[in-house]
Amino acid sequence: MRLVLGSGSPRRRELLAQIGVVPDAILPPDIDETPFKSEAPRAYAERLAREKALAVNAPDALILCADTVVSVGTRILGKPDDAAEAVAFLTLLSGRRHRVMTAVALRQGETLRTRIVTTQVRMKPLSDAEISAYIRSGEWQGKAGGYAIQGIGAAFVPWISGSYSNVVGLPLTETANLLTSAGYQVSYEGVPA
Ligand SMILES: Cc1cn([C@H]2C[C@H](O)[C@@H](COP(=O)(O)OP(=O)(O)OP(=O)(O)O)O2)c(=O)[nH]c1=O
Repeated sequence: MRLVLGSGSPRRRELLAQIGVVPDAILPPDIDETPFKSEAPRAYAERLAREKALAVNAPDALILCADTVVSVGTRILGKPDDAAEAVAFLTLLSGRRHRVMTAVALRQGETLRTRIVTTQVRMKPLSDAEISAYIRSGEWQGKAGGYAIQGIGAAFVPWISGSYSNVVGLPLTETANLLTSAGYQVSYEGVPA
């Protein structure tokens, strides 16, 4: 069965490759990511993953899409628009626990299966100097919450509870289960030991 990854995120492609899943095509969806007024983070992530899956045009293929959000209380932190917003996000996350939620959607024609995985993450208290240096690195760009746990951001995260790959952008256990349940064979072939 043909698999289309509906994502422009290099992280998602790399995470899939880690378990030997190589999509036949990559078709990044283009959707409006504005949250509805008082939309809960979980509902928002799930809606976006669904909308992405519906926006990809690949008849007869399995379409895999995902959306990752950071949430603090009821607040949703998506990808920062600019450096000032990234500073605001990091200031908010500093010294606190937050949740990272990734919704995964797998579409097969009319059938849409979704899973949502939540990971708790604690960030150490960040000084203004650390925040400025991080902003200068540029790593915040295109990352929900304005940081990347797989990059320099790892230096800021002393503790997580739950799936690591979920924080990076695709929970691999649940994604592999979804693919398998749709009849796609995850064989780990070609994965270097
Ligand atoms: C919290 C966190 C997020 N991220 C990334 C994963 C996602 O790429 C991004 C959240 O944005 P998304 O909107 O989920 O995805 P995207 O715009 O990058 O790609 P697409 O919609 O085409 O699939 O944040 C990290 O890479 N590391 C982290 O630690």
